[in-house]
Amino acid sequence: MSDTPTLIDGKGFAATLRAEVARKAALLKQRDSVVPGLAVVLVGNDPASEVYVRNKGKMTVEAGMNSYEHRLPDTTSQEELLALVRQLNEDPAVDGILVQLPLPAQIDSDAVINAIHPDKDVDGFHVVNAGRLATGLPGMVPCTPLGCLMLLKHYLGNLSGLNAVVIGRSNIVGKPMAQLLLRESCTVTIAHSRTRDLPAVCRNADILVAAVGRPHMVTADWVKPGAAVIDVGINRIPKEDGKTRLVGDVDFEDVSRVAGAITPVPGGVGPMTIACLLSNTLTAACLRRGIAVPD
Ligand SMILES: Nc1nc(=O)c2c([nH]1)NC[C@@H]1CN(c3ccc(C(=O)N[C@@H](CCC(=O)O)C(=O)O)cc3)C=[N+]21
Repeated sequence: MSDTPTLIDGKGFAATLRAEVARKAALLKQRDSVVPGLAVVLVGNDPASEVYVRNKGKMTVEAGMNSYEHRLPDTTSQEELLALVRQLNEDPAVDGILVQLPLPAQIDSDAVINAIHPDKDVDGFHVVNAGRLATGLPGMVPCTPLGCLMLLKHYLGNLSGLNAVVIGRSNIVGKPMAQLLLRESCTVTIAHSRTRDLPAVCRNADILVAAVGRPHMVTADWVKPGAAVIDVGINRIPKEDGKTRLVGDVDFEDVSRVAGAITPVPGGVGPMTIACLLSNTLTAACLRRGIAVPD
């Protein structure tokens, strides 16, 4: 394809979704006197994580919900973090709990994630929520894959029967993304570092989702003409002037020559992740009380 692809505007779509969450939060307050609360826990002071946590807090408040930030030093022990998670599990004002990853080396992330009450697990990382997703039960769905799916459905409509290739097999993006695409009746392939002839596998994809964390890995020769390409990568690479630049796993300029639709970085999947987090928090607040999500 020689004409320019559709630019998938994650930033704009996310703003619409956040406005929708804000509207529903207002209805919930009016109807049930409920204000959903999101607790975000940050261990250590990684500058990138600081930015995300601040953004999440700001957008939570803008959506008319309560934000509770907990900052712990990078020397925090696993037991101390587990104690905070248990306290948040018990706190009736807290509907959603997010423990920012990655955690310092002395802490077992799985143990912490699985200590969160599954119904407050707005990241959808708890093994119970992973199991619910895999078996078709309702539950909390991980924000990044959920955001990707919303973009795909918005731009492509029905996904049934399409070939989807997900590059990356993490529990937080690759596997849940594959489950969601399967639920939409795609034919799903999960590719990874051991996949043989990865470019050939990718060229089969009507939908290509890159979630590996390798800057500019996906090039035009990996992409079927007209395919929808979703770039989950958030890679900070150094610039000549000493600052950093944010790039995806997809070589945007190159792939734009062949793709039918493509997400940019920044302004693609990242903003959708936060919007879905707010949406999950609203859903958690309603489900926990056995009340309907306002429409
Ligand atoms: N428990 C947990 N849940 C997470 O969801 C989680 C996490 N830990 N740890 C870190 C990653 C990363 N993440 C992003 C969210 C938004 C943007 C985002 O909005 N990015 C903007 C740009 C922001 C910038 O300029 O740095 C964009 O792509 O346009 C990026 C990355 C959530 N994460």
